[in-house]
Amino acid sequence: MMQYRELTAARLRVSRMGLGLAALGRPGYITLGHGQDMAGRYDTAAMEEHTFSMLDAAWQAGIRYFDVARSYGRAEKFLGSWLRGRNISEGAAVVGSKWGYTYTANWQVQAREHEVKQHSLQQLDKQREESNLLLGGYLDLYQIHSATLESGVLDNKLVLDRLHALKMHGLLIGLTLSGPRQAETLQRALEIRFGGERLFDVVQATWNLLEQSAGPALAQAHAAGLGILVKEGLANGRLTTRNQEAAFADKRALLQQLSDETGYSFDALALAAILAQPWADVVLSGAATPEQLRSNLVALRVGLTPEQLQRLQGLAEEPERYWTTRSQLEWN
Ligand SMILES: NC(=O)C1=CN([C@@H]2O[C@H](COP(=O)(O)OP(=O)(O)OC[C@H]3O[C@@H](n4cnc5c(N)ncnc54)[C@H](O)[C@@H]3O)[C@@H](O)[C@H]2O)C=CC1
Ligand SMILES: Cc1ncc2c(c1O)C(=O)OC2
Repeated sequence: MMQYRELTAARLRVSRMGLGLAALGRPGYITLGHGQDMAGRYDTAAMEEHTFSMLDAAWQAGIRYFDVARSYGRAEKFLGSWLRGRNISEGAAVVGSKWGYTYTANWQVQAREHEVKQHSLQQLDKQREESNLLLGGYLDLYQIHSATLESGVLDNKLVLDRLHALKMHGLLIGLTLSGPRQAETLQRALEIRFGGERLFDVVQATWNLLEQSAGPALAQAHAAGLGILVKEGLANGRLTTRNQEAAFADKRALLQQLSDETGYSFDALALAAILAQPWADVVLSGAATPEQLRSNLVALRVGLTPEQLQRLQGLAEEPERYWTTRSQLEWN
């Protein structure tokens, strides 16, 4: 059974599991075994049909949060067509998208550049218009895609003023985080205020059994009322049986032991450990096939003992190492 939560500042009811379309909207992605999951079906009609079947399965399971981005190929287009095609009312589904990256892979699995980052006012205005054309009134939340301290986006007064204006027009405003300094970036973002009120309603961050370092900052943001969306819960597939890296052998053995003990799959255990964090409002499934989605959904029924949770949380690695490995994942 799906569970639901209210995001405090956003005053929105969401399902605790959401569906992310990063692996569905374009031929190439970095998740383990993505090429195998796509099974060579890259023409746009086949990709759309596949995405629709994933969205139907998600809806059937009670999923009501959908995550896309301007840079996820045709993900916004597919999602908008599906929502309209199924006659879903604007209030019945919660949709979050992101601006800041442009998709540049030209519908190829391999590309010299897959996406180009630009956090300027011009990019915001351009992509906001594009997202609006594709998603219209379905769009609830617009996030800065991978805000970092170095990029200067959190100090860009023109961008922040525009985001505030969009917020005044009823759009929820968020940021997504990536890399070893997620916590610092979030703390900086929490300080941004207009007339005493925080700009950001929602943060989307990476937290999984291998990379837990943002946990305390996410707990703090949650206490301040922000909605917390967790991405990369399976470390892009590295927390599944697909991970054959030699360096993962010990961690794999521990997951196998817990799996034997409980009868649950690696992915259900890893996602259940996220759902067990009181600050985690929504966990995004990055499933690329209906089987993966079904398996991910089992996490909602997993009850972990405190001792099992502690053993799972022992899988954490150094953030620098985690993000170096992440940056070396191959587009496939
Ligand atoms: N804001 C940002 O910068 C980012 C946002 N995201 C969002 O988060 C969503 C989820 O992130 P992901 O990294 O895709 O999620 P994830 O870490 O859950 O990995 C999903 C992948 O794990 C593997 N997998 C899942 N279940 C499996 C099973 N039962 N057996 C074998 N393999 C299995 C598949 O390769 C699948 O594509 C994305 O779709 C996107 O919406 C993801 C990355 C960055
Ligand atoms: C830089 C980068 N690489 C991969 C991915 C994203 C990203 O921003 C994203 O949002 O979903 C997958």
